[in-house]
Amino acid sequence: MVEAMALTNLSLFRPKKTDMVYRQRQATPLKAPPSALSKILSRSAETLVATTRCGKEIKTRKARSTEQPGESTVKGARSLVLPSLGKWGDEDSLKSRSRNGSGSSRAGSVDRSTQGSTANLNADEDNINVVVRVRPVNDKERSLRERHMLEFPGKGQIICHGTTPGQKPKLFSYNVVFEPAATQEDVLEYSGIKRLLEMAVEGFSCTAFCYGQTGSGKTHTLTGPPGLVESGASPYSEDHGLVVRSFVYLFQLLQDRPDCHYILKASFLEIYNEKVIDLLNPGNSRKPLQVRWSKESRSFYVENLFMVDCEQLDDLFAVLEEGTRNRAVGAHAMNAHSSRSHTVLSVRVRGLVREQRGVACATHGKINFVDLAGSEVTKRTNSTGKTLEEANNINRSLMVLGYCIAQLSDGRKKGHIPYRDSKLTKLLADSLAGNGVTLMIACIAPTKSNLSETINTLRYAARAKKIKSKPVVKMDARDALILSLKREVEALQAENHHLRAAIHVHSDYNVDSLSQRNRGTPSIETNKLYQLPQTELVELVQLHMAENSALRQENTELFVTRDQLLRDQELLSRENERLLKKLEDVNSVCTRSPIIPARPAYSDVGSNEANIWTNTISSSNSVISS
Ligand SMILES: Nc1ncnc2c1ncn2[C@@H]1O[C@H](COP(=O)(O)OP(=O)(O)OP(=O)(O)O)[C@@H](O)[C@H]1O
Repeated sequence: MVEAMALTNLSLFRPKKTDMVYRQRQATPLKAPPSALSKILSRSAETLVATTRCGKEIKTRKARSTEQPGESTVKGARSLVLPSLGKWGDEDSLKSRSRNGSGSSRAGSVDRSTQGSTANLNADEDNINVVVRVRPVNDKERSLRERHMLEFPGKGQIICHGTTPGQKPKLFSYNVVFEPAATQEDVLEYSGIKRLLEMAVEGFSCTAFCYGQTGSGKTHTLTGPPGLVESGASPYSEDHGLVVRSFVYLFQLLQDRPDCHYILKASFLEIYNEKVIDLLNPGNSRKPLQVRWSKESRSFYVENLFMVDCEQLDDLFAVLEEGTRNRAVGAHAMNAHSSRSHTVLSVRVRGLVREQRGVACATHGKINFVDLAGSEVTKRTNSTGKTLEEANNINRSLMVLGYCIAQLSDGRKKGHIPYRDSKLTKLLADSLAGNGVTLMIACIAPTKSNLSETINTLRYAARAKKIKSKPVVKMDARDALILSLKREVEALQAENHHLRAAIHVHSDYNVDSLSQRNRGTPSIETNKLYQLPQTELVELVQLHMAENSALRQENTELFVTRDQLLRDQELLSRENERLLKKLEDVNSVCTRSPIIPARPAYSDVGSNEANIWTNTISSSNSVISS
């Protein structure tokens, strides 16, 4: 069973015949050269110039404002036609072999029937998606015969058993729990990362971050076992973590949209001892970069961060490889390859053409992979000197992150969130409570010696699950303006149609000015928007605005007409009632008369001829004559 799973997992990395990137990859040696990044930079003079130009462009842009000046946000999913996205793998638990002890359990499988959704894209607010990954028992713990303290009852739940007999077990629930036998492929499939990548392509700002104590498997989950990425291992290796797998999936997504043009740029930084270091361009002195606040986008950004154009999948791998090689790693008693810094690998996805209601737009999506350094109990890690200083900085920034999460998750408190207290929280602010979409992967160890840290992590994760964010799509200001005007035109047109139908006004009303006006506004062809000169764009916006105000005017007139008609209708029905009352009186006089015995049949409920008075005199003639 496990073998079969492994083979299925491999299929993700198997080259497809139609996949150009894969074919190119096949043609190049699988082992990357020592510095793969330098390979990108020197691939051709043209690329070098483009990359350099791009680097400068970013610097000047950032001096003026923030990451994407002139960007505008368009309210989340309602405003955009999103692809049919997968749902969060809600309430799923990956069953491990150890769970029921029967060798035939579904190791690394998922019960698809229970896959549900907690996150509704059509809602204004989304909760942060929180999944938990439990690492397997390691050699040291095995040799010490440490007790396994966790139980997995399914439905995204974890039970932590107490260390003493009388202690009550603690129950936690999350969106998904990956038990120790879950594979890297399972994490890609069921963590919700695919949804994040799809949203990044759509223009959302997305973040996946791993949190947990030191040695709990954060780096393993994101990039695989120590040394794998730096060794230039084949991208088809089944050990690769979420980052490489996400890159592959991202390229698949982009290739599935040949009508759109995308530009990818990647950056990689670390926060080491409260200093931001560019991992793609650290320099000999590892000069720290400044984190600044942008008034325009109302978010923090890193000034002069190096960006690399990534035209191919290989370029993304190279960025990962180069950054991983430059990041600070150290050894301590609990992890021989412990990350001594928090890292943020960002891939910006700029969509140059995408059609929204006949308008071509540019979107600015982003996916961040954040590998947090692990929280440390320095007594257990035996940290001293440099490692101790690192541990203190790591713990301090994680503590600030904890405060922020606690404040954000408490819906009643609307007070100050201390983002500014650490570089980490400044850079994660937008992901935690802004307009982004966030996936938190809480990593834990299953054994007794780690129990108190495990419970801390699970509490942290449970709190994070309560945080709500409001995802919005980032796009160019002019595109957003045109799109919103278009949308307004459509809404007004719909209102106009409705009003016309309600008051039975047909094409003769105002010489059907609506359709004439529509003809006045040119429909914008895909691809053309970017080629339009500024003056034509201004003209286009003015046309839309004119159409909007004309529609508004027409709608106001229609509303007035409708109100007048409603008033007339009211008067008529009152008159009607008065007449009916009169008829009732006449009828009662007539029924009292011995000459006319029958009752008139007006207001005959259920009759198709309701409110039509029928003179019964003729029908009672026979009675009279008799
Ligand atoms: N799910 C897993 N399957 C197999 N091995 C794992 C798993 N998770 C972690 N490991 C192994 O455990 C060791 C520690 O993991 P890792 O370095 O990823 O921890 P970490 O949480 O990133 O620690 P730190 O915060 O100190 O950097 C590594 O050798 C890693 O390969």
